[in-house]
Amino acid sequence: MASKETNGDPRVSRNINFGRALKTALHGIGSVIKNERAMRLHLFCATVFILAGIYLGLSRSEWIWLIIVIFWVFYCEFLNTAIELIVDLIVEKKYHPIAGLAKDVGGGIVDLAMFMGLIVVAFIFQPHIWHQLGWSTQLVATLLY
Ligand SMILES: Nc1ncnc2c1ncn2[C@@H]1O[C@H](COP(=O)(O)OP(=O)(O)OP(=O)(O)O)[C@@H](O)[C@H]1O
Repeated sequence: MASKETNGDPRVSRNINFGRALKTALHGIGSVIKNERAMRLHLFCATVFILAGIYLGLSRSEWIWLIIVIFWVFYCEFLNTAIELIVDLIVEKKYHPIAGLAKDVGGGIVDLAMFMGLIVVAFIFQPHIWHQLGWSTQLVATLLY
């Protein structure tokens, strides 16, 4: 039954238990993945980095940093999507310079997170890549000479 604070509409209610809260949160996550192309790109990049990490044998602390930056970018994309939805709800798709600015700032949040993510990923993978390159050049030199 809907409470007074929801104006009597049963669709607008508090999450009465953890199970329902989880279900609504999963609905939000599914909606971002389905509707946001940028989120699918983040998921693709995260998969590539995780596979590369498995192949290169990252250390425990490197995995922790990688997981932190991956989820940090996801988190910022979710925040940006929430900002976009709330702005659209308020201005109803009509032009307003402040609505545009709010969306631009939201986009900036994601860009900054991605920039930070790329720096951390570069620090994590750089020694492993040099190591691999060292092995490959040694192998090529052995095969050639
Ligand atoms: N109501 C509006 N009033 C003014 N400018 C707007 C409005 N809606 C969007 N814009 C401008 O258009 C840009 C793109 O908005 P849109 O809602 O399409 O975001 P998006 O392309 O989905 O962004 P993202 O790629 O970050 O998800 C905004 O950054 C903003 O500059």
